[in-house]
Parts: sequence; C-alpha cells; structure tokens
Amino acid sequence: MTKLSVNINKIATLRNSRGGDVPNVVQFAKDVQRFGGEGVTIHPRPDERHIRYQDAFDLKPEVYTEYNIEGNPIPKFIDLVLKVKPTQVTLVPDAEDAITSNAGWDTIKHKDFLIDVIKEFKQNNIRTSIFVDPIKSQIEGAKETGTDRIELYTEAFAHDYALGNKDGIKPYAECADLANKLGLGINAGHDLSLDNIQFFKENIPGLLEVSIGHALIAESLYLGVENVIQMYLRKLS
Ligand SMILES: CC(=O)[C@@H](O)[C@H](O)COP(=O)(O)O
Ligand SMILES: NCC(=O)COP(=O)(O)O
Repeated sequence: MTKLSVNINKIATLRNSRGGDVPNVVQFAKDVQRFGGEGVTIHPRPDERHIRYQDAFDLKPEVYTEYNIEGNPIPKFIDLVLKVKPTQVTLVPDAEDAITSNAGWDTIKHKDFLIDVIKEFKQNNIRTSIFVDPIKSQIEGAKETGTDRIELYTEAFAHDYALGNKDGIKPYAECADLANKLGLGINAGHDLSLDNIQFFKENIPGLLEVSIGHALIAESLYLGVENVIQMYLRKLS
C-alpha cells in the first residue's frame, strides 16, 4: 500500500500571487483529505514564496492524515518543525535560491550533520526521511544517519520516462531493494504524475509513500476547467 501525500505548495503560490487568501490553503488541505488524500505535504522555503511558516502552524489542527514538512534543516526550519510536530519531516538539501529541489543529500559528506538533526527530530517523536538520489552508496550512507526513511528523488526517472526510456527506473529499483534490505522505509517524490506513477509504483518494492504537487495541481486544472467554464456559461446565459 503506497500512501498519496498531496503537496500543496502550488496552492500557496496561487494565493500569494494576489496577496489575499484565495485559494485558502487550509481549506484546500481539508478538501484533499475529504477527497481521499492520505497525507498533506508542505515545503516552506526560506523566502516563503509559497508556503509561509505561519501556514505550517495553521495547518496543524486540520491535518488528521499524515502531515509531512519538507525542507533544508537550517535553524529556522528545525525550530519550526519542532514547534509544529508533524508526523514526518523530510530533509532536503536545497540551496536558498533553488527554484525547486534539484539534488539529494550527499549522505557520506554530511553524515555527522544528518546524524545530529535526525536524532533531535526522532527524540521529539517526528519520523524522519531524507531526500536522496538513486545511488547505492548514498542509500548505505542514509542508513548510517539513523533516518527512518529515505525519499527517492524521482526527477531523473520522470524525465527519462517522458522521453520513452523506461530503463531509467533501474537505479531506483536497485536502490529500493537495498533500502528494503537495510530496513529503511521508502518514500518518493518530484515530478511524479498521472503519466508515470503507476509504472514507478509497480517497479519499486516496498514504496510506502509518494508526495506529489506540481503535476497533481496542473492535472487538476486541466481535468476541472471544462466543468468550470460550463458553470460560468450557465450563469451568463
Ligand atoms: C522535495 C521535492 O521533491 C520538491 O518537489 C519540493 O517539495 C517541491 O518544492 P517546490 O514546490 O518549491 O518546487
Ligand atoms: N517531495 C516531493 C513533493 O512534495 C512534490 O514534488 P512535485 O510533485 O511538486 O515535483
């Protein structure tokens, strides 16, 4: 059973573009869960260009499924997560100016740092996951950090799959086998979509959770736009 956690960053991006509260991020999270979403993911960035730190607090009482907060564990982020106490924190090594996440951790180089922050989150009963590229040595390094789970960074797979290259799944399947042997839970995310998710799921043994935002919101627009245009036309007729 693979859980679907819906990343709602894009809803906050849309809201912020007008400066008001439409769409309302908390209401959207409530609806995600009402429609069957099994988790809500947010990824507050230091510039708060989409999810704001305050959103993380506002969402807490309303997220009764799994609450996953992603981000680079800079002091401000660690402080936020320890106060909000989500179900899971996913550590991502983003540069401050990154447009979106673009690499996994070097779990060997940053081993000591990761051990320290993971320990602190786990002492506070927050499950940990770390964002990693599908490289076996990085999975072995992840095990050394004490993390509960890894999140496989799926951008390369999604890119290959869109070009018709299904072999791009191979390093992911091999790393999943290794993670399963090492007792690491497996999450995945980035650029997963209606096009590629089934193939990914079928080839990744023990996939516990996927977090999907960008494609899911874009697909929702396309799948909903006809209905909304018809509703406007009815009101105007
Ligand atoms: C960690 C990850 O894979 C990202 O997809 C991220 O959570 C999305 O962040 P943005 O919405 O800022 O692109
Ligand atoms: N962890 C990945 C995530 O939350 C969503 O990534 P994307 O679907 O917006 O690329």
